[in-house]
This record gives sequence, C-alpha cells and structure tokens, in this order.
Amino acid sequence: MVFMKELLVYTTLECESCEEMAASMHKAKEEGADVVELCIDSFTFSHISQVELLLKQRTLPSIVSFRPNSPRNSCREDWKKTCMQVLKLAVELDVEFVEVDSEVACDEVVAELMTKRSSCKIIASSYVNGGNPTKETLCNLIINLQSTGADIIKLVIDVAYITDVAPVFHMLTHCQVPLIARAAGDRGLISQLLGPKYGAFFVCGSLGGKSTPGLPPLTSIKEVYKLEYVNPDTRVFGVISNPVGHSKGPLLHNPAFRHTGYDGIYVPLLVDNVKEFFRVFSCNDYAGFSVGIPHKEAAVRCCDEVDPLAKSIGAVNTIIRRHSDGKLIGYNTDCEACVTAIEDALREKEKTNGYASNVSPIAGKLFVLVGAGGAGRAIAFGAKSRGARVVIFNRKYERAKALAAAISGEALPYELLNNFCPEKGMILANASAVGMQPKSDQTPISKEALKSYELVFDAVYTPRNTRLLQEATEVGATVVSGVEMFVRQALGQFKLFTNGLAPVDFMRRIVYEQF
Ligand SMILES: O=C1C[C@@](O)(C(=O)O)C[C@@H](O)[C@@H]1O
Repeated sequence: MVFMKELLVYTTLECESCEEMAASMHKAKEEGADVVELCIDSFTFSHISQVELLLKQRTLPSIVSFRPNSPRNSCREDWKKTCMQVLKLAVELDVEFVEVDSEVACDEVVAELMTKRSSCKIIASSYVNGGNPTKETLCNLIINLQSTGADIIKLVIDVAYITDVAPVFHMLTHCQVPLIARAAGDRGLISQLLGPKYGAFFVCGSLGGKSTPGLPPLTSIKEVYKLEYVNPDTRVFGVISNPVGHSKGPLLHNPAFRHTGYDGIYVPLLVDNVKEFFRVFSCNDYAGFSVGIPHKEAAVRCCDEVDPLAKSIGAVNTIIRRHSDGKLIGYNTDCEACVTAIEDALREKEKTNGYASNVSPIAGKLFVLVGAGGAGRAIAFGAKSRGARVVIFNRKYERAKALAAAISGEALPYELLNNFCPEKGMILANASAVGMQPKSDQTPISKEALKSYELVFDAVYTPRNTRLLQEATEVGATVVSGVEMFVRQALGQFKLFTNGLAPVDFMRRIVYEQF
C-alpha cells in the first residue's frame, strides 16, 4: 500500500510527566526517530493547558494517543471526557497524527475530528489480544476501523508464536488503507523488521537501546538493519534459535550484505517449532537461515536435502532455500569452524616452539567434549575426523552415549568431569550453553580440573571472555574463544547465503572491533 514514500520510524513515549515527555522526545530524535507517539494517558495533568504546551513545543512530528487500557483510566466516564478533550486539542493544534482507539472510534467521533482538522491524519487503532489471529479476524477488524473514515488503521496484535506474524504481513500487503501493524511480544519482532518488505510505511522501535519485547531498538533500525532500504525484493535471512536475543548474527550479516551490495536482511527468529516455521514461511523470499540452540538436530528433519557432512553429524546450522525449486538444503559450518580454530591456535603455539607439521595438531590428542547437542555433535565429528580420541560428557548421559557411539568415542557421566585426568595436555571443548549470558557466572568445569588441559575452547561467545576461558587463562592453558568459531561459521554461511564470496577481512573486523 503506497501512502507515503519514505519509511517513518516511530517510538512510543510513556512518561510520568510533561517534562519527561519533552526530554524523551529529544532523546528519540537523537536516536533517529522520525515520529513519536505521545501517550498522553501515561501521565497526570492538572489542566489541559499543560498538554497544549507540550504539543506546541514538540520537536518531532507526533502521534497523539490516549489509550483506554492505561492503568490511570480507572474512572471510565472521566477517562472518555479527558480523552476526547485531548484528541480535539491535538486536532485543533494540527498535530501530524491523532490516534483514536477503537473503544471511542465510532463514526461520529472520528467524523467530528475529521471536520475540525486541517492537515492532521486520523489513525483508528485497535489492540488485538488473544493470540493466533487469523487473516479473517484481522480483515474484519480492518473493515470495521476503515468504516469510521479514518485515514490510517493501526493494529497492535498479541502473538503467541512467530508464525502468527504471517497474517500481519498478509494484511500489510493487501490492505486498501494505509496500515500500521505491530505484532506485540518477543515473537512479534519480525513484524517491525520485515514490515517494510510488505509495504509498511511506519515501523516502531524502542528508545534508549532498551529491549522492549518485540521492538528493535531505534538505533539498530538505523544502524544495523537500515530498514529504509528494505523493499519487496529484499531476501530474508535469519537465525532460528530459542533464545535468540544473544545472537550477534544480525550485527555481522547485515553490514556484510550492504558491504557486498547484496539485497538481503538478516533477522533474529525466535522459533518454538522449526517445522511449523518452515511450513508457514515457505516462499522463496525466505532464502537462508542460521540455526542455533536448540534446533540444530530438529532442523535436519525439515530439510529436503542434507549435505553429507551435516548428515553424518546429524545437525545443521545453515539452511538454504534453493531458488530454482524452493527446496531446503541443510549444511553444517560449525564443524570446520570449530576444528580449524583449535588447529590454528595449536599450530601457532607449535610455530613459536619451532615445530611445524602437516599433520593436524589435534591428531592423537585426548579431546574432552562437554555437551552433546547440535554444536557438540559437529565438534565431536570434527575432532574425530582429525584423529583425536574423543571423550564426551553431557548432563543427559544417554545423549553422550549416543554421540560417542556415532563417532566411536567414549561417554562418561557428567559427575566425573571435574576429576577426569587420565593424562596431561588434553583439549577441552565446551559445546553446552553453560556460561552464556545472562548466566555468565557459570562454568561447566572447576578451575582446578582445567590444569590438565593444554587448550580450552568455549563455543559460548556471549560473553566473549567466558568464566571458563578466564579460568583457563589463569591456569596457563591456551584459549580459543567462541567468537573465533562464530566468525568462521558465519563466513561459511555468508558464502552459502549469497552464493558468492564472503568479505573475510570486513567480517572479521566487525567481530573483533564491534562485539
Ligand atoms: O551456534 C551458532 C551460533 C548462532 O546460533 C548464533 O548466531 O548465535 C548461529 C549459528 O549458525 C551457529 O551455528
């Protein structure tokens, strides 16, 4: 739906006072907002003249709203009176947008505001609670709101699953009136990030880098995603994971797309059920995916074809949708990423000791792996392929045993890890999520036990210097950070995503300078 050519980024301001509202407006401007929604219901004012002053002194184009569900609106009758007073004032002052909630947006109210207005646009809005809204539900709602004669329709929809966002995209594409649509909650984030692909002309961001569920920070809209460039042809990529907020993938792949002139966007995809995700987002535009915890194994079963290495590992961390026939092809870039990172660190050490060999420095070493999930499987296969003797510890012993059987390794009960010391100079790889933000005070193994290891690797990369790596450094082991594995697996993915070369130096610089 074409209404305004450029994309407008807005943020919602709920403040305790007029003064705070004015200050937040400045902040929003600094962070790149084009428009602010001033929720007048969020503060108490003794006289309407205070609101008048605020509106007259606004420093950004504004949406004036007064929502019925605000906690302050305990006295319903009084609330409606104040609401109408505020909306009329906003129209008289010719504020750019005046939002009328569906609870008051009957034809007469909107008609009255319309007759009074000069150039301000009337937005009729509704909040849809209850999850899983169908296309039909949304369509009927839009028709009702449209019948008021409002210029713009706004829907805020609570979603339970990421797949619930699909009807929102459908509405954005097909709605005959300008539509502002937002799927609220963690799983609704893509409604804002991918909205412009479907013609959204308004997207909402959060102020102050705060991670409001379902809203990207204003700064990331401008600096990371650059949503103003997203268009109907933009190909969608993303990381399918749960949790997903920790992933640095968007910070890396988006700049790399722009650096290489590739029309793509890479977004966090908070997915509960991978199969369902692929069933719903099945068009060719959804072109490629990173797969993170805990979906790497389940994702194999969603692929139409699986690369032989990934197949033998039994886990994929990359899925590409083949353009010619829409089939999903699975790969594993974790395996080489991890093993080469460890090999390079050991080779570097050998070099400084004046030793050089073509044989993998992992060959023959006792390789202790913690974690038998998707990443663990990739690392176990990689280590085995280089001739290491692999011993696996996992909280669920059965999984450790299954993986050990697959690679002819050994599995031991997790409780034995701290006392496991059959020899010195072992390699330790943590492929579990222990130590990952926000639980960064945790570590999978005691500091004392680390003394038996020559090299310690941690697949966790948020934080960069995990407690495990700090303690390993303290006991004198060589450490390899998950950041190194992260960048290597991402380089492999980028090549698959774009069917071209990855800008290696550029991507490395981002990871090491900005993370
Ligand atoms: O394990 C990881 C990390 C990741 O999930 C992320 O972006 O956090 C991306 C995956 O491709 C990779 O295998």
